[in-house]
Amino acid sequence: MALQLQRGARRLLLHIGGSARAFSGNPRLRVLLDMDGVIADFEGGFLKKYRQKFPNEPFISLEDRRGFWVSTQYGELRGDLCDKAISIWESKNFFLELEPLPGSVEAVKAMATMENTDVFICTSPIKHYAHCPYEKYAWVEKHLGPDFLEKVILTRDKTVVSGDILIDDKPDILGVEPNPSWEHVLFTACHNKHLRASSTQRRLLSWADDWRGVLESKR
Ligand SMILES: O=c1ccn([C@@H]2O[C@H](COP(=O)(O)O)[C@@H](O)[C@H]2O)c(=O)[nH]1
Ligand SMILES: [Mg+2]
Repeated sequence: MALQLQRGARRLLLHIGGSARAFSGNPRLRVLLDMDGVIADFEGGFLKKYRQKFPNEPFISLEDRRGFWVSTQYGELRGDLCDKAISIWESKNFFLELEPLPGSVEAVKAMATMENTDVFICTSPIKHYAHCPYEKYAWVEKHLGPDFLEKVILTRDKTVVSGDILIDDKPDILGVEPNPSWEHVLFTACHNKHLRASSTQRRLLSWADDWRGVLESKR
């Protein structure tokens, strides 16, 4: 009963723009940052390597991307292209060689030095684990520095991770926890930019957008 009341109060605060963290009296803001499509350029890296590996196959330009799952859209284009797309991100060095998205590294480093702010990278590895988990750590070390290795959370279910805010390009973030503690701020990407704005979901358009303002709104 008490738990239900607490959850109800948190939902109400989120709804009216307040923060469950402020409600709980914890002065620190916990920010969860997705990796692919938020700080690392998954879509650009995919298209570049797909075209190199399959120069004679049809491809989908970033302008024409729709839907979170690249493999689904390629499969709709032609059945066998689904597996060809998957073969790209299952390849060695795919994740390691992703370019940072513009402004992401600077923003994450700046965020990590902000007072009363804890920043974590919260990212879902693919189930083909030969390269991806290692390369995600290596990417973080290369671009954000070795201290950031303490801040990496690999999980296929982000709903069980607690935080005040999750900045993520996936429109629907589902898992076993029906009421995650974080507010999901949708990071705009080629695959989600055409989605109709929802009255309850805020967006960050890019790292040139006012991410500081978004964080401040949660304090
Ligand atoms: O078609 C696709 C597109 C992406 N993936 C993988 O999903 C995860 C997404 O992770 P986030 O933490 O939500 O960014 C990433 O590992 C991609 O490689 C996929 O499996 N199929
Ligand atoms: Mg992502």
